[in-house]
Amino acid sequence: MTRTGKEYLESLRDGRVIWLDGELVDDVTTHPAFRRSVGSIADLYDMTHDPAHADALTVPGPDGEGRVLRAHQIPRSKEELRAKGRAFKLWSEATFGFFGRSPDYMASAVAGFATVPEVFSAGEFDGSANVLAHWRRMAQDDLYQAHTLVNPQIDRTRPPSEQEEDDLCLRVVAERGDGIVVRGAKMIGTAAAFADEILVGVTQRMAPAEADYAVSFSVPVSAPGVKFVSRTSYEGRATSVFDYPLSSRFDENDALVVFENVFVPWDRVFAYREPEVCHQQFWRTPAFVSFVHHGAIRLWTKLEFLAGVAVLVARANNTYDLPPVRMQIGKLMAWVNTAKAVAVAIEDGAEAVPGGSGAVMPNREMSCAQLAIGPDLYPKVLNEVKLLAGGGLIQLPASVRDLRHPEVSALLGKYVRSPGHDAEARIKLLKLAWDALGSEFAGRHDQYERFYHGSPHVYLPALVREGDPDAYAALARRCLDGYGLDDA
Ligand SMILES: Cc1cc2nc3c(=O)[nH]c(=O)nc-3n(C[C@H](O)[C@H](O)[C@H](O)COP(=O)(O)OP(=O)(O)OC[C@H]3O[C@@H](n4cnc5c(N)ncnc54)[C@H](O)[C@@H]3O)c2cc1C
Repeated sequence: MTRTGKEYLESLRDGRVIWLDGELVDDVTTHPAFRRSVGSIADLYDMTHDPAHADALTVPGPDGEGRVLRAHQIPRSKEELRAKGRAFKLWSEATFGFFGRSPDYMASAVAGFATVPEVFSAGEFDGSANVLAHWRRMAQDDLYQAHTLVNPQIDRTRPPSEQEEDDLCLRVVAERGDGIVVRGAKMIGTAAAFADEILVGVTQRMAPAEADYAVSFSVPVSAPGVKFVSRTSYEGRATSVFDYPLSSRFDENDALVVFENVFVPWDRVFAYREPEVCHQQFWRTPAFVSFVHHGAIRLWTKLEFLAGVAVLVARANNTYDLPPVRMQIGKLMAWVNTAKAVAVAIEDGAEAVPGGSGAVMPNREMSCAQLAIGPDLYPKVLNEVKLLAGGGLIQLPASVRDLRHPEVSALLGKYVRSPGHDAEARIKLLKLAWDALGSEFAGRHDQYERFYHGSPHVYLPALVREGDPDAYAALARRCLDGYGLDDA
């Protein structure tokens, strides 16, 4: 059975080490920097028990027992892949697209690993049985998996072993009879502070000499030696839900992840001292395209939300019926539908997973297109909504306390209103818009959409690799071949 929100919250009180503002956080479920956002995730778990959503969000477990989150399912048909997409959409709508790393994100990727476990037995270490057992355990125990794959930036021109110190990037420092010991850091673990386990890996292609850094495993977030240094909490800074309705409730947290001599038992190791397996773990299994499938549906939902904010703001400003504003809204809707079209194409072009297992996966070429289109669309949408909203986003009172004060609220009532909107309704709407467009939370989302699937110099060449550029060249060549010097 999936967990309830209450069970999920209880599981987080496990001594995890999270540093914030120079202090240790003793309980994320009650700390003012995290409690509401964690509560939003608890609400997602509760949705799996709501009869209105249970069938869409859950499926029978890997061995036919109980019901588990649908994201853990290995789809065997296009219809099952689409059903997974509908489950992603439900949770995305519940969080308005602002939880990139909700529990279904990694659940789907781990199912991707389990679809082609033989990728993990390609080297000297055989992690295939561990991967399958991990997938079953995550599904059956309904565990929330975060991940951290990217080495700290430090010096991007040098491989991990040539950085100023040997263990700046996470590496294996000892091998024992019962497991391995790792030390070093990974750059960002989003939502790790709210998860049960963290999967560590590496996407960067590395030379055989980098073997110590080529490891993939999963440990509990509370494993001894695992430490998180959280970025600023936007929830913590939010003065109230009314003032920052998104920051205060949907701040999924990002943190530097440090491993200080962390012990990893062998049965939690998936790839060990194998640079090629670490790379193929994402590209020769459906793991990476499963990330993208989730990301595409969440982005589509987030753009629907932003377009909805634009419509409400234009109506509140009484500009909605002006022809140029209609054009702006039309442009926004075209971008929403571009995001939708990519999400639909990812599912519609479902491909058989190589190897004859009968499983299907999201379309690879369309997934690569999503990597390029998402970071391009998001800033455009933000810009257009800002252009529609004008200075009203800035004219807002500092906080809800102004609305409660009789003298200030009288001033606001007179000067911050519009036809059909009293000051409270208008301020409420524009504060939501500002939180989505201009707050620190909004800035983080702008950066997230650009980089959460990697850097452009990595994902754009993938389009060339997964696509068929020769087919385009052949079409252009056919045109060239159809005329010559003698054609007047
Ligand atoms: C909000 C947010 C949340 C994230 N959450 C997670 C998470 O949960 N788990 C996780 O594993 N990762 C996460 N990431 C990290 C993300 O995966 C990395 O940021 C991403 O892979 C890009 O790497 P980078 O930031 O080191 O950028 P870099 O690789 O350093 O690239 C930055 C820029 O430097 C230039 N550059 C660098 N190297 C080269 C090169 N070789 N050739 C050409 N140009 C180059 C380019 O201009 C590039 O755009 C998150 C990132 C963000 C922003």
